[in-house]
Amino acid sequence: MSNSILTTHNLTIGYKTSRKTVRCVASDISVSLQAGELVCLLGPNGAGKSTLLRSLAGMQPPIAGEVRLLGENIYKLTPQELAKRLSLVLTEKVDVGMLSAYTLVTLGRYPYTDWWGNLTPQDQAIVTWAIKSVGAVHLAQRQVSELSDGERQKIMIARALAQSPIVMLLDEPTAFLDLPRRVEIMQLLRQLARETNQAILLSTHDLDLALRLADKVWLLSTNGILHVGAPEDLVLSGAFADTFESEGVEFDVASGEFHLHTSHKGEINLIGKGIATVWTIRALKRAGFQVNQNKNGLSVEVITQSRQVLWKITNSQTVYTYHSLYELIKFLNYL
Ligand SMILES: Nc1ncnc2c1ncn2[C@@H]1O[C@H](COP(=O)(O)OP(=O)(O)OP(=O)(O)O)[C@@H](O)[C@H]1O
Repeated sequence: MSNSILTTHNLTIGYKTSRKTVRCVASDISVSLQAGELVCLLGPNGAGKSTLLRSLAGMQPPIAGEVRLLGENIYKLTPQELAKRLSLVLTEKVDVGMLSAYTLVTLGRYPYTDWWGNLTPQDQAIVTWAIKSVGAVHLAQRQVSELSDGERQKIMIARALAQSPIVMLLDEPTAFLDLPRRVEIMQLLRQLARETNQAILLSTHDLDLALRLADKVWLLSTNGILHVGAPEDLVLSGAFADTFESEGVEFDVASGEFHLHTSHKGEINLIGKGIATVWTIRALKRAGFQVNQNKNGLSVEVITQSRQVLWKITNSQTVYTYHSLYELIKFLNYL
């Protein structure tokens, strides 16, 4: 049985720039979001990630094709019906005045409350659960305006969770956060997808984290083509490298990392093992040297003695010793 929650059929997204002209951002998209999966939407700046998210959220009518939520066309659902099934978290800081974090999360219950916004004990239990689920109990009584970016993002996710949706869309939820907070938010979203069986789709520029954590990647290229697959499938097919190919940067399939193009300064024969050697290879590559073990030419030996590391360079039978990679690279650059 299919676990598809949200599906698109030949969806074309973009903007009507005048009565007769249309700016098409991506076309013929037929994809689905499955229950319990975390999907990362990746793509270069301007590829159309936000446009796609807005189109999936029912905020921007498609140019052609359709978006279906549990089989129903989302553009035919009332705003309240849509809000009971789908929640959207945007990156922009919203000015919520003097609201406490708890009160902001209660707003997630608006599709269910009466005209006065009264919360039933069940609504309150869901709000409490949502705050607990994102690990923000200690923030509940704080003013939202006084929270850090990472703390506020957790509260915005709790508000979206309080909507009890079956699909959650997030536009760059990790923007502005430091690395530990980015990892925390991504892991939290993956865990929520598993525990609540929701489909979660988030756009991000965090390629490394998406490669490590996403169940599936939607990779939108600047020519409007959407590649879909497990992160590793898209690396192996070359879609990842092609999509992010740009002057000066290339995706290294072997390491799963992006590398800067640097001018080639020569070859180094590297001798050594362990962590210090791993970081020596990185430093040498960063400086533009190709590292090999062919025993010819200039050789660098990494020597680890208790907690100290030494680098011994042998050049035409003269030996030089350095105590830091900084000094070693400086020397190599002047050779
Ligand atoms: N209101 C608009 N009218 C016309 N074109 C627009 C409008 N908003 C965005 N665009 C264009 O649509 C394309 C996709 O923009 P979008 O913001 O969806 O890209 P994105 O992948 O989210 O980019 P980024 O990573 O920089 O946030 C861009 O070329 C952009 O200039």
